[in-house]
Amino acid sequence: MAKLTVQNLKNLAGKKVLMRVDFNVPIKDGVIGNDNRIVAALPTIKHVLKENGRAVLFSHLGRIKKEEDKKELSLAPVAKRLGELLGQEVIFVPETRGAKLEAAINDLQDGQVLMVENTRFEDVKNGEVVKLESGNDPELGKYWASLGDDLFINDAFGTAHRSHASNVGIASNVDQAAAGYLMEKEIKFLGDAVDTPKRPFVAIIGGAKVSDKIEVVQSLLKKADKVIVGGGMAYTFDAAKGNKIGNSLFEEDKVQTAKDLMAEAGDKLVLPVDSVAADAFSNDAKTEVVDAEAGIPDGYMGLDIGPKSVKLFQDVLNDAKTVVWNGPMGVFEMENFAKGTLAIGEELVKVTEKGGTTIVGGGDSTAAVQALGVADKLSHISTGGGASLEYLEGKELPGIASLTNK
Ligand SMILES: Nc1ncnc2c1ncn2[C@@H]1O[C@H](COP(=O)(O)OP(=O)(O)OP(=O)(O)O)[C@@H](O)[C@H]1O
Ligand SMILES: O=C(O)[C@H](O)COP(=O)(O)O
Repeated sequence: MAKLTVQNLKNLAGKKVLMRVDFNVPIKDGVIGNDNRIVAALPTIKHVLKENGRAVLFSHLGRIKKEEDKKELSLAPVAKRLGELLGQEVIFVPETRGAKLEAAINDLQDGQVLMVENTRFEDVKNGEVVKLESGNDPELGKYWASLGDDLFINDAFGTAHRSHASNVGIASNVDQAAAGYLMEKEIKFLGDAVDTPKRPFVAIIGGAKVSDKIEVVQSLLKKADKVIVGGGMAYTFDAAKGNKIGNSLFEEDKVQTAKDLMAEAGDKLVLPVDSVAADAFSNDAKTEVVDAEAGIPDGYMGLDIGPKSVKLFQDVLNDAKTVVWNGPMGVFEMENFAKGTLAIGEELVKVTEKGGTTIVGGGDSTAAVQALGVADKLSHISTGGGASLEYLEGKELPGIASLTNK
């Protein structure tokens, strides 16, 4: 990577090292649903502590749109969890600026960790939406940068597609802005996959959001040998073919794009040939397996790929050497519609066992491979949802671009 990295930062005694992490974890009533993103940042934090630095951590949590959101979205439980994982105290300061925060940072000793309150608290002031953090307010970035000793480490790959004061803003106001280990690892896996993949390279795009992902399909068609589209995404393509899709997920304004893509891609684009259709969005619904060409009956919706599609996709994946996967093949949260996603997950395990590289990105896709017990048998589980998609699209991510060139 042509950017400064954390390996370049040694002997940090006496230095206040500002760090951006992505601790935007699922949280409800103060209970963390999944701490993957905290665990993933540990190597970089430990590096700073081992080099005797004083770590000052910044992260956002959720989206703050009104004053009351702040009650639910304090980083206090996250700081506590980080302390447990590190096996040492994490000093939590429930402020994003001011004398109390400054004093706590100045009192830090070598090898200590401090966590600042949710950076997006700066998005709402006295009930007014001001977006100082998520709008990358220049004064805020400068202020946060002034709290450290001109050293910044950005390990928040999941936030790299956002231009915030706490990533781009701080980076632009310090001498040295380096990528952390997680950032480096994510860029290595995703970058190698799209830029120098071992072939055949197969991309799988599923999930629910056609409008978010159709450009990713478009861009991957230029790079991959095959692009499989499954999940709720597929029905807009089916509709574009003129197949009946019943009440399945559908984005009418993307039909023309889907038509154009199919015409351009030919057999590079692989679509499901059958579905498990249900008469309600429920695990107890009445189900039927129907061929795509026969169409989904009125009153039914496609909630999983069918057995013929599973076989078709397995054949495509059989000799793959690189696979990138974003978005489940069906409503995997309901047991009766999880089979397609599980079958693809198991196929990816085989690809990995044969020496191939398999990468999964996206919040729900990650949850799916974890729930199905295959996550640790794949090459890389990305901590980025939107960030990994934008990376695959070939977009420049501001969080990465703002780091210091080597
Ligand atoms: N056929 C379908 N009909 C309705 N919903 C579906 C269907 N197939 C999958 N889904 C739903 O799609 C959701 C996941 O889609 P999504 O596009 O958000 O993927 P993701 O992995 O979270 O990616 P990202 O984090 O990038 O948004 C799941 O909740 C799943 O139930
Ligand atoms: O979870 C994510 O994708 C990142 O933390 C970014 O969060 P955001 O979509 O709220 O900007």
